Amino acid sequence: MAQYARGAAAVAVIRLRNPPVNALSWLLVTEPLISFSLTVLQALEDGLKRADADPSVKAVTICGENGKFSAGADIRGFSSPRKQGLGLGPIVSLIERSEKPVVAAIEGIALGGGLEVALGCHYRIAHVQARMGLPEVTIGLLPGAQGTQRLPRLVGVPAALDLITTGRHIPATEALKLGLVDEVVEENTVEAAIRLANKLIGQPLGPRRLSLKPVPKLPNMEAFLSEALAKVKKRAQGCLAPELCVQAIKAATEQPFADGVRKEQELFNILLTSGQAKAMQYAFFAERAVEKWTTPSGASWKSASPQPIRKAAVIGLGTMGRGIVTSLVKAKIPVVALEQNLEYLNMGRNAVMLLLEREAMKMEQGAQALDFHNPARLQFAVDFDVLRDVDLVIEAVFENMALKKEIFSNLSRICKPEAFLCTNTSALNIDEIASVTGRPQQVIGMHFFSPAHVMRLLEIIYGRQTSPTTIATAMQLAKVMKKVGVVVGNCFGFVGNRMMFPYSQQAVFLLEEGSRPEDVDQALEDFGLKIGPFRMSDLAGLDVGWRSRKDQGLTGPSLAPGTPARQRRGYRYSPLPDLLCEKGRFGQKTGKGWYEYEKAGGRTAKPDPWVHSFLCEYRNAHQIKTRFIDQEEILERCLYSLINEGFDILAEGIASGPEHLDVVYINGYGWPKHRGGPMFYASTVGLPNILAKLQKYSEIHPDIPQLRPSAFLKKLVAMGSPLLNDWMSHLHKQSNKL
Ligand SMILES: CC(C)(COP(=O)(O)OP(=O)(O)OC[C@H]1O[C@@H](n2cnc3c(N)ncnc32)[C@H](O)[C@@H]1OP(=O)(O)O)[C@@H](O)C(=O)NCCC(=O)NCCSC(=O)CC(=O)CCCCCCCCCCCCC(=O)O
Ligand SMILES: NC(=O)C1=CN([C@@H]2O[C@H](COP(=O)(O)OP(=O)(O)OC[C@H]3O[C@@H](n4cnc5c(N)ncnc54)[C@H](O)[C@@H]3O)[C@@H](O)[C@H]2O)C=CC1
Repeated sequence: MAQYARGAAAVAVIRLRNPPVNALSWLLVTEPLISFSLTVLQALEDGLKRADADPSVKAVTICGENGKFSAGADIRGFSSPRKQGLGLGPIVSLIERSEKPVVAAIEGIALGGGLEVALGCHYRIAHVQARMGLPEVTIGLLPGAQGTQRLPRLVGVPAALDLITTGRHIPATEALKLGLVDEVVEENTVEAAIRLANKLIGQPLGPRRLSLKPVPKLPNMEAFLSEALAKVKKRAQGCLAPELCVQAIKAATEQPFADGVRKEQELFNILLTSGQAKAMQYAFFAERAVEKWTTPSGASWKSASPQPIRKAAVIGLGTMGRGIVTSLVKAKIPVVALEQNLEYLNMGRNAVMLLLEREAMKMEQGAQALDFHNPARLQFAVDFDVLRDVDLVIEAVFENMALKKEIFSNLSRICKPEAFLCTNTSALNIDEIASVTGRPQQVIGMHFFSPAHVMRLLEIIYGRQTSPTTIATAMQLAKVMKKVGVVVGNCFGFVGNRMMFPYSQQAVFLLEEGSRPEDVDQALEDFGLKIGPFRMSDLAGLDVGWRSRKDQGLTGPSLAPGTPARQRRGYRYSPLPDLLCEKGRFGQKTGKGWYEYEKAGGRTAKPDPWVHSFLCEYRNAHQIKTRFIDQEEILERCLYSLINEGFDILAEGIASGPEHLDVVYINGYGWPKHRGGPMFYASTVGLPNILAKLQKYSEIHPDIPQLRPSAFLKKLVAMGSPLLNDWMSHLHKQSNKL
């Protein structure tokens, strides 16, 4: 609701109140101390009307409870049935039309509909620590309460386009430079706003009503907007909202305010009913849901307390270690970085310094804020003795069990007893690594994604003996590093890489059957994935998987003589990636892989005629009949096999819900957020459809076990395909149809 009070003699104060973020709910909010329920919007409207009707009130201040203006519309409300009556746009108009000056006192956050309310006010004062933005685009919408029409009138088209199409939050100081706020204060913002409101009494308000102002002209507006549209579409990869945001702003430049508002509503409704908004709002809540972790043994975020990490260490400064060090320094945690010898240490140090210099350049106070030249903040060493006083170690050495065990055994001996020992392994067994330490309860997997200082995902893998405190500490550290921690169980490849395996495997099988790498990549990139499997493999390096397959005895000298080329352990196997590696084609690093590049280390993938003829020869040699494979089959085989593995992961209790898998895929594997993650996507395709397709492909390819439908998927279908939220409650229920 909103509380109405008198701030000073002639100023009414309307305080938005709906904890925790003062969302502008059109759902009923029940106040514990009063006997009726009121929506926040209704209460805001009532407050405005009351101020208007009271002749002793000469001005109004709008603020939010608990130091937060408002996080905007209540996102949960978008998926609930439409309530007739109040909308936010008409209330913003009501504020603007007021004959009494209205001042917004912005503390904490003014986001989305919250900022639109402030844009309706005649003046805006912000606290220096406040943040503002129109993040609707990130939840598949556009600012639908006249924000696309008012903001360009206030800050001009280029700034409005930037804010509305990226959804970024800006600090008060930037808002002041843009003219979004009139004043930034360090003192009590509400008191400052009341003082200003008092001064404004009797002054003309016409020039302060944004709907009456023209949009500032640009000499080349049309060309500017078409260029912006092209850029935004390219970046959006199939997500509709950014494009419609541009269209709404374009309407502001071409039409009178009222017509622009009608266009905004029309575009908003398209987005609201597009399905993409639902997926993106699911993703918003999924990210918050995974913070509330639980494990099958009953440990949970509620009862476990994280330990403070005052100093950390990273071992191994290769591809991953250097990014991890950078993330810790950015999080202002003092770090010790270790390598195996001075030569590697110098290489690692140079790489880390380069990354930090680049990060500092992006920051307002730059290098000064990070202070990474200070040895108390960042120290490099080769001697493990420096680890005696650290609170947590992250190991990022080669993916080799024997080496990791040697390191953990040393760590267990050298580090103080309460220190946490973490491994960045991408697939190895956490319990086996923990077994060589005297403190398995303090051993945990912290699986970063490359590049580690950029990617938001952090898979946090608990072993059999990992304590709840260790999990809580790793989760807290993820948060401090501004990463999304997802707690998962211990199995080969954990969640992300385990689901990736059948997907990549299908991609290669499709090449055997007739596709080209660029066909498969294109289909998946058109679906919205940031990068297709072959471009990804070239980027990561084909040698990484090759080494792992050799370690598993699937290829290389340990393969038993006489093993059929396309079969391992009785199932289908494709030696194609191994054959490429044998020819030295490791991807971008060697200038050749599934594609060819301009040079070793080049980035531009070009379809390679050599690969095409190599594939033809391979098919001929193995008497595989080439056929045309359409986009539909490429998508179904790659994506449904990945989803199928996801159902097995859920059934085994490796992840505690489908939203965990979805958060992993959106934040670590470039899955398009507007499709909500693989498990959400499965729920939109319909579980019976996924099951039917898997059954079909599995009948055609009985030698590929990954296409055999998961028992859990079958069970859910037999139970009538419950909603995604209910899947886990059916895990242990008996189905009489099975
Ligand atoms: C605000 C944050 C920056 C805070 O971050 P942090 O401190 O890290 O805390 P969190 O864990 O993220 O959040 C805490 C807690 O709050 C929940 N929450 C946060 N924001 C919202 C929200 N906007 N709505 C609901 N709940 C919210 C969050 O889930 C947490 O709770 P938990 O999940 O239980 O743990 C950060 O949270 C953030 O960035 N929030 C999102 C901000 C945002 O995206 N705002 C934009 C909202 S959309 C909007 O404003 C749209 C508009 O422009 C107005 C549209 C006008 C509508 C016109 C037509 C509508 C037609 C459809 C309906 C018809 C009904 C009618 O007729 O009226
Ligand atoms: N490269 C990637 O994309 C990802 C890798 N990982 C995992 O991260 C770990 C590291 O991988 P990368 O960084 O790619 O490897 P890398 O080969 O780039 O770097 C490993 C580093 O460890 C150092 N090292 C080896 N033995 C050491 C010792 N005894 N003491 C100190 N340092 C030592 C090496 O000198 C080297 O610099 C592996 O477990 C890998 O599986 C996890 C996620 C992604």
